[in-house]
Amino acid sequence: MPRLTVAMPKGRIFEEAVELLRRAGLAIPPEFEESRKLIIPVEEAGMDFILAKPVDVPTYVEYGVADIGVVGKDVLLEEERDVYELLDLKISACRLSVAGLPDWQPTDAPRVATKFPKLASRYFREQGAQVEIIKLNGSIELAPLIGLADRIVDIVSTGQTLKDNGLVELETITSITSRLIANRVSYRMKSEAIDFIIDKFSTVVPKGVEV
Ligand SMILES: Nc1ncnc2c1ncn2[C@@H]1O[C@H](COP(=O)(O)OP(=O)(O)OP(=O)(O)O)[C@@H](O)[C@H]1O
Ligand SMILES: O=P(O)(O)OC[C@H]1O[C@H](OP(=O)(O)OP(=O)(O)O)[C@H](O)[C@@H]1O
Repeated sequence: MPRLTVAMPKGRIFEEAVELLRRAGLAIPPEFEESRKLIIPVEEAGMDFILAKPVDVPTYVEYGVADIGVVGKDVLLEEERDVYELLDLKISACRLSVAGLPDWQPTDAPRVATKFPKLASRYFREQGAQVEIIKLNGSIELAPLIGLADRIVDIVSTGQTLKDNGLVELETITSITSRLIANRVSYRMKSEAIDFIIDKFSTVVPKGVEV
């Protein structure tokens, strides 16, 4: 079978994704998590893993330097890269929500701070609401506290960050889990190897409603 290059997200998703690979029966060695190397060949699995920043995974896959990758649905919705979404891996579950201060009063064009400007614009446009989007790169919850924005669009998992900052979740935009994605050409040229991986994952991903 042809060798596959797999783009793995560093950070939050990484450990759960590695655990899933192992449960799927792929021989991922213990050194995998310990090294600072960014390209890790795993001969037993016939794969080369590249460790990327989560937001960049769809870019590596779209350009074909990785055949497949693991990425959060939030990133897929924001980046709008031309890739195939093959499987809901049902790991790293969270949700994307609108939040704000509890006493927030509607204004004509509220300012919305977010790491996800395209996704947030689309959401409010579909709601028929006119908003001004302010792109931030982290600590999004800070924006309404210091008057930069009226609302935020951000990831909520335990809800602790919102609670600790006196914010409330107003609307859930969508549920988020990590997905297996593929480059369009790789999916045709290396279909046997990619289908093999999908089958392996399918045996360990819990069945249930796709989100
Ligand atoms: N509580 C959470 N907060 C943020 N992302 C989460 C959470 N739970 C699961 N995720 C998933 O993890 C991904 C983000 O992972 P991570 O925080 O490692 O990346 P990042 O946002 O690039 O981090 P940073 O910019 O802080 O380095 C998201 O795309 C999402 O799918
Ligand atoms: O509901 P919770 O379990 O509290 O998780 C949600 C928080 O986690 C993420 O932030 P992250 O830790 O990635 O920090 P940053 O975006 O501010 O860099 C996200 O942007 C929320 O702030």
